[in-house]
Amino acid sequence: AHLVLEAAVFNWPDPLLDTLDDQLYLPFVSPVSTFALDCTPRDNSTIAAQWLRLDIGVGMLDSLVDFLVSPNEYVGMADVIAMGAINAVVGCGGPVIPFRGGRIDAIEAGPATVPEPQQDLASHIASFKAQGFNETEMISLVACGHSLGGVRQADFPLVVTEDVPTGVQTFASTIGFDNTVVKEYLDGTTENVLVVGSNVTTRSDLRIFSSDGNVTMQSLASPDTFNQVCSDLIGRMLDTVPSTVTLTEPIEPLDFKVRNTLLFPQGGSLAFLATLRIIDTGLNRSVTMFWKERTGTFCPPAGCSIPSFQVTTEDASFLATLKDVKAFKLHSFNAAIDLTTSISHFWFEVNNNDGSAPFIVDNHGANFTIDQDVLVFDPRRSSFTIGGSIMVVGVKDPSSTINVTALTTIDGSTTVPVTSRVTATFELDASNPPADGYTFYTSPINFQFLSNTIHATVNGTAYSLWVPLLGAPGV
Ligand code: HEM
Repeated sequence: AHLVLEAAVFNWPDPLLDTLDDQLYLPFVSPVSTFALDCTPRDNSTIAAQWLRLDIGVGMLDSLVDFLVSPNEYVGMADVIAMGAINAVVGCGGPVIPFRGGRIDAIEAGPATVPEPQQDLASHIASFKAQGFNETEMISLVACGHSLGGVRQADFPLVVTEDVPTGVQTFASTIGFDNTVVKEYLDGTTENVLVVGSNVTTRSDLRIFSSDGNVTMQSLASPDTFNQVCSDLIGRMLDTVPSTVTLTEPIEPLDFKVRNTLLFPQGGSLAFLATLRIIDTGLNRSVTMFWKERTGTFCPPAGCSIPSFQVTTEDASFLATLKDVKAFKLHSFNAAIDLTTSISHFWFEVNNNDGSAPFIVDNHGANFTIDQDVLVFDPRRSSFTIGGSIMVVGVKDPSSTINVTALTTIDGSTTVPVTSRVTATFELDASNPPADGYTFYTSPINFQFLSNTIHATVNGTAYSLWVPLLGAPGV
């Protein structure tokens, strides 16, 4: 089992943790959880090696394209790159590195701090020290990184001076994340071009590895030590952020997670869709959703309630399986809420059906709060067809002074594979007349859509609604 000292607590709604948890622990939400698995080869190296290094040439461009669809308004490319590095290491059989989120993307280039192989030992010591690593840690971190991949002749013609058939001189004879690079260095069989290359000036690994008389390299000859040290140091490397940035606690698979909530007017009531994701432990659970009114009285004192209408199983990502989570159960709800009294908050009662007492899942006592019902996304009035999708939102009690926009994160529209944001303006929806106290507004969906936050100003009050997914079970 996996010992977790302190994991990030998910207080719904939390778009950052919500997105990161999906991307880490569900297999098909983001390419970062799948592409690098099985140490898949690419460009005569591996996807994993390209993700872990990410700083020059074809490996960097291909990696950024892999990562392009994963950032949104809350999760930056820097977090995606860090998730990529963690998946790269486990994807090649290496240790699990805890993931913390919350990095802030830089909007301009920083100082050129990537160490280069022709630099001398003193420069390398200084640049690692500037990032918080001492000399022993520098040796280990370079050995950990150079477990994967190799040097590309096209990028470093002065390092790879002899022709290699593949164009890449690998650091070790195995492709996986292991300490072969250390063992081959120690026993003199290494072909690491940064150790034995004919260009003596660029033998940076040799200068670094031997800088303490091989003491550190000898300690890494134990596979367990290698994995432990690499997990710790690569984790620290990924978590090196400016002092103004606070990272989350490590994100572990959440026991209970609310997702896919949608509230919208439908035939004289409010449809409320929600799904509770529970880690599958083999129990045949039943789950009831409860809710309370926003105004007035409609529900009994214990709350209105409804059982789930479907329970489905969703596989967990490979990273989740390494944390003993094999699958999730998705308990989905489709409630008809009284239009006049509406909904203020909801919670769940879970029955394990194993003789133990049912228990409540209520956002750690805080309830799952619906903070407003004035601005809603309407998935049934929206339509999604290739080449012509439209979003429809409903606004309650509209006035003449209403303005609805969506801030949409889209994937790269420029030559650089990064995300950008566009603002869409909604217009009164001629094909959906007012109904159930809501007036409808519509806008085409940008075809590079990744996620949306809808904003509305109604009678001078601002509302916003995060719409990561345009569908949900029950739509
Ligand atoms: C003094 C420090 C370092 C120097 C001088 C150095 C130098 C290099 C060079 C010249 C390459 C070839 C890149 C290419 O051909 O595109 C390379 C590849 C690589 N480096 Fe380092 N490196 C250093 C530290 C690190 C660290 C700290 C890590 C990660 C923990 C790392 C991970 C990698 C990986 C995974 C590759 C293979 C990339 C691929 O196959 O696509 N390196 N390194």
